[in-house]
Amino acid sequence: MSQSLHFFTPSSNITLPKHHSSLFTPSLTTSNRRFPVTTKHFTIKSNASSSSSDPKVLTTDNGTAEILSRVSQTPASSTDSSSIEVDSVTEAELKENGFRSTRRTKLVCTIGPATCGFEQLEALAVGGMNVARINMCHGTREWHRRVIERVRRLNEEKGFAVAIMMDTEGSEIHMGDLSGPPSARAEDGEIWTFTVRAFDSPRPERTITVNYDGFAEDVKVGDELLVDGGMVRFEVIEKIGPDVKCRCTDPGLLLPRANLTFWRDGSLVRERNAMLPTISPKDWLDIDFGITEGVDFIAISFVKSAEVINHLKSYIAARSRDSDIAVIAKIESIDSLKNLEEIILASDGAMVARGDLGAQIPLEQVPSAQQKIVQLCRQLNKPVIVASQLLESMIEYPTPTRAERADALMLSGESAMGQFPDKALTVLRSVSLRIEKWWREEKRHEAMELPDVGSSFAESISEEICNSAAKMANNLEVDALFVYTKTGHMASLLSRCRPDCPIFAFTSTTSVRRRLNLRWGLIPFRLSFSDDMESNLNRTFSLLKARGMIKSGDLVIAVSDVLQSIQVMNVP
Ligand SMILES: Nc1ncnc2c1ncn2[C@@H]1O[C@H](COP(=O)(O)OP(=O)(O)OP(=O)(O)O)[C@@H](O)[C@H]1O
Ligand SMILES: CC(=O)C(=O)O
Ligand SMILES: [K+]
Ligand SMILES: [Mg+2]
Repeated sequence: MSQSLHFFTPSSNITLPKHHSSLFTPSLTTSNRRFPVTTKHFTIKSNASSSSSDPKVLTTDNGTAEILSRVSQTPASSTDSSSIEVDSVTEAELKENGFRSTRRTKLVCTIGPATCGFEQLEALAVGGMNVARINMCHGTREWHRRVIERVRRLNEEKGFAVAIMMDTEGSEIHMGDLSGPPSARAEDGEIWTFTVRAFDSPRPERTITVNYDGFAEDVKVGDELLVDGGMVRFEVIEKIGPDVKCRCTDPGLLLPRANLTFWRDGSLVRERNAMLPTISPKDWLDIDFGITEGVDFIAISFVKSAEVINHLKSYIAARSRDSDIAVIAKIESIDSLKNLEEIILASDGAMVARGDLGAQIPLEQVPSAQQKIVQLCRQLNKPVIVASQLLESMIEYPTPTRAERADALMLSGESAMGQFPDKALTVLRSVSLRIEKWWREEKRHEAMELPDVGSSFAESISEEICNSAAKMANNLEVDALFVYTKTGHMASLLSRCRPDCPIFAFTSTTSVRRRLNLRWGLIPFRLSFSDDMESNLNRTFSLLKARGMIKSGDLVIAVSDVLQSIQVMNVP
């Protein structure tokens, strides 16, 4: 069985199968449509079949049979199975457990001292890491360069497609390094000194440096000082020049470069702080480094408005060869919540950075803020990552995050410096699988409104095709959705629908493939393909069958952005 619908952009002929036109009534009556559509029997023209030199014209019902017979005749041995690239872990997972059990939620791991070695990175990749995050708050550029180089080597040598995300330091107030020890413990009642002095020689005991020159000026005696959003608390008891003496009121671990916020009468103090630029001079140098190294994502800390995102995007466009670095806005401040929609619209994705967000808004408001951000991102078709305190929240909830089907979950300290990075990843992966299965079994297809995001009629067609294809995939219980996509856009539109089956996304560009790694439910493949969908499908079937990733009889829906179309077929 194979049935096919094709949509052509306004400049092309529109040919639709009669018996399926009703499915697409919404797209054909959209208000921005300015030309007539004639509905007639559809036509597939094929001239790219390597086994046949004469172009064949096939028509609806019997045409279907003909495509299938031809596909089944294509010998698997005639194609080179190495000409399709897919993540080796996903491939093994698909072969062993089938389509349904592949994980849809993507996993981001922060790389630190616990995971920066080649074998450690490989263990994370085997454990399901899709994106490696390096945090420019910590470590030297040389250290980060070596991590990037190892991840790239891992991809080349071992067949992974781990993407790299660089996270800027931002210019919020934070502690300096601890001059030696990896961490320090502050006990109840102890007096610690926070200072903006620079020390050449060993600094006095219980002394913490602060990166913000205005610090001593801005705080007042009686203020509460929160380290990392409340992991440790102090009360300001005395100011002596550049030194601020504080008494520990809530003990805990002080980590290098921990974030500092100060509170007065129950509110966050942020007058001066708000004047600090989102992207500091050091951040710009780090961004230059990221562009040179060709990272896949740059995550911007403490974004306050869309303006900074637009500025960065044009900066990248002017400097990066293919300007294919995606900019992720980290939502972790009150200002970012205020300007949420414009920030997300300007960005290529967002991160709910719950560590700092929880330090800026009351902790009990974090879950609702998170839900709002995740929903908005889905509506605007931007990938969204939920970060920080994932495993901690499992103490109370069976799901680590209640992340409302975010695209990706992120490990921070657990993978950067924890003792059990692989275990943390395993827990996150199995919880993701369990919650995804539960969603499917409960048939919890969200009734979420997915508004039109496209600005042109062609884009609206793509959206309607993807919405319909995802719905069809659920109703027909197909095994997989296939999408042939040049820029990744069409794949993202399918991912946004969160269909029950996995989405095989075929793209010819390596960097697009790596970027798609952040999107929910997508299995990105690198494959060069032509404008001829029939030959694309023939080739894909042969290649995937040769690799044991699909088998005859599997039911597939294929969509493509080269020839806006939906096709339903069994693998021959
Ligand atoms: N490259 C690194 N070198 C050393 N330690 C690191 C590195 N990256 C992360 N860490 C450690 O892991 C902890 C958690 O990492 P994470 O990236 O979540 O940073 P963070 O300091 O909490 O800040 P942010 O708000 O930017 O995420 C850090 O506090 C730090 O102690
Ligand atoms: C990830 C991050 O920056 C945060 O949670 O604050
Ligand atoms: K950061
Ligand atoms: Mg943060």
